[in-house]
Amino acid sequence: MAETLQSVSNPVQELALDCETLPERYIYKRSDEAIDVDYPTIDIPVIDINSLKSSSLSAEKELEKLRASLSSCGCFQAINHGMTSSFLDQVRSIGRDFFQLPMKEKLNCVRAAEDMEGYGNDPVFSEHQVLDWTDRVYLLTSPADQRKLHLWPQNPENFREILEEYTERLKFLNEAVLKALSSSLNLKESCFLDQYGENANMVARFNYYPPCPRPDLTLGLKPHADGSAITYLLQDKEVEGLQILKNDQWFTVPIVPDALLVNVGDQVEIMSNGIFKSPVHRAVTNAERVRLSVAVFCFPDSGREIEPAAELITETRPVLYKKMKDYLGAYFENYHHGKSTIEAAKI
Ligand SMILES: O=C(O)CCC(=O)C(=O)O
Ligand SMILES: [Fe+2]
Repeated sequence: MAETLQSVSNPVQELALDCETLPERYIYKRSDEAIDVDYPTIDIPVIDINSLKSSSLSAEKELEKLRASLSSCGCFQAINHGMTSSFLDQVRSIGRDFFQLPMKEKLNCVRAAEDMEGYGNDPVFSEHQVLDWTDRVYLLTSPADQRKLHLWPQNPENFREILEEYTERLKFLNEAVLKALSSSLNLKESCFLDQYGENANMVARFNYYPPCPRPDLTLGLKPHADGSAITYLLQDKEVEGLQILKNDQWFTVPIVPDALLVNVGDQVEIMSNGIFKSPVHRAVTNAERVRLSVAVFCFPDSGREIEPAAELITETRPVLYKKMKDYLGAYFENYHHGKSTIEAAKI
């Protein structure tokens, strides 16, 4: 990958401290097409994970709600997921505390020019690329033996412990979610999980969006669909900013206290033969407050082939996607050239 024209030691957080005019590189929209940060709120179904696991009538109703929400907007708000409010606060805090450190200390975790992992800002792949108004910490958390621990913050002191615990808890949740996704389509419970394999990968990304002088001209994160199988997004507790595209219209995703936003990624769209949708979303900025979100991307090990479940291919619904190996590799390659991998995967 050709990197980087801009140094990672030029974070948006620093830029924001002394910035009255938005630098040219961050202008996403010209003023004739300003970004509306105040789109209407979308009603995203809230799913009770605990009741999904029971074998009662309430589980059937919840599965039906799950299927309906994933086929219409591609996401749901998970509650009763087994993590307490104070634990989720700790996950947010390790991110916020890290970004508050002096630059010198943050640079201990800085990503290498050719790497995605570590602390940095939007990687630059071309001179004409419009940059996102965000800094991030991006770390592979699973499998454990592939972690690059030298890039994990030593400060705050509990960073590693909390991120490890969060990873373990999300593994459990992800298993329950993948089973529920299969069951909601009347497939064998293990159908998606079998494709997913034992050595699944998880990557955590702490997204830090400093206040921005012109939220109408720039984006925290450009529109994209996730290349994962599933993404778990812990939103900021107080500051909204996530928007989702539905029927060609942008909507604001509301904050549901203590819920995790569960998002279908491209790989589950493929496995479900397009029944579940991987939603296009973006993050907007605001002029007053820092926003922090924590996204955890779960995906099958890159050596595995993923494909639409055979049971979902019928005469009326023919196979819509090719078999894909290393979807994520293709995703990043395409992303940097502004191309969509899911479109390329379509037959
Ligand atoms: O900050 C957000 O709410 C969105 C994050 C996101 O979409 C991502 O990290 O892929
Ligand atoms: Fe995303």
